[in-house]
Amino acid sequence: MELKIEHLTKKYKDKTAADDVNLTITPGIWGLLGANGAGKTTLMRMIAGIMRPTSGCVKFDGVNIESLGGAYRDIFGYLPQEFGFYPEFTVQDYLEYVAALKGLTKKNTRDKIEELLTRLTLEDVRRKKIVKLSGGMKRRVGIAQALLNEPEVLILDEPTSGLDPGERVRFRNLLSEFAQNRIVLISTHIVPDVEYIAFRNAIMKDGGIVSEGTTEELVGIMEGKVWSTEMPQCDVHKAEQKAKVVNLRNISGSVVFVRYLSEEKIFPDSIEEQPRLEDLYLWLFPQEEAGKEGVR
Ligand SMILES: Nc1ncnc2c1ncn2[C@@H]1O[C@H](COP(=O)(O)OP(=O)(O)OP(=O)(O)O)[C@@H](O)[C@H]1O
Repeated sequence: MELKIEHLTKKYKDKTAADDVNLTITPGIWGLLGANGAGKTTLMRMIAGIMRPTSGCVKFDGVNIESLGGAYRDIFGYLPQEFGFYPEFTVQDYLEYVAALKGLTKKNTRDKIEELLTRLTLEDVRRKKIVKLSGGMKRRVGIAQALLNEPEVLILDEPTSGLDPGERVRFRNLLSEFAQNRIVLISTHIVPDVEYIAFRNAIMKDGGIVSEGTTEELVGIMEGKVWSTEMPQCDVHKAEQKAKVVNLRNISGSVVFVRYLSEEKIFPDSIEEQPRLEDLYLWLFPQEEAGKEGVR
């Protein structure tokens, strides 16, 4: 099974949101990383077949998805970033409604809804109206509807926004089990959400894929570029002007632990650190805010 994205381009009036994207997506969990506005949603909507590209195409096992029509929708699950619920529906009614649209049998519907309500810890709110749910619960209902037909291709646009840390972990575990022999593409700018579960990642910037590879391969790009040192708090501002500081932590009194990215060691006594996927992300998107704990 494979999804092949060939020369995919989307132009909105004066903005090219996806610019000649080429990518071959094979079974497993893929992370699609990129800052806000990089073009992830545009790319995912074209892969989902709900937005026509300006040029280029998406092929599922060699066939253009435009000619697959309904057959593609049958094997597809999609959680859009902006999810249009029916707020007056209860969770149960809504899932039954989506199951009917997806053509599930009554027996399958019952079993699948029970399983997903349990897996996504939604049993207690099954009779609640969606309008009354918290943001995280709504997100979980969105994830449940995308999984109802056990899709072979699952596209999730920012699935973890609004989830608390416990929900994030449960969600990651659920997806890891689900992804056996399926294509799962997750877009996010929250790197740790894909770092532990994605077997490959594509990083998008300004409408194009700037890096692609296994998590280990991508992390390898940062080998020799991640450093840490300790310095007086009053020197931090100067340090930030010299290097991309990705983590600051108060150690004691006025001493601060500083983790930074640089082609070479900048501050004396720096030691080389083990890189993480987030380091590459922050290297490619230096304007993004990094973790600064307990300082300022
Ligand atoms: N309908 C539209 N008309 C004009 N420009 C658009 C439209 N939709 C998106 N864009 C622009 O295209 C670019 C890519 O947007 P897109 O939503 O695909 O990015 P993204 O990576 O998903 O960002 P985010 O994480 O903020 O959703 C942005 O500059 C955005 O402003």
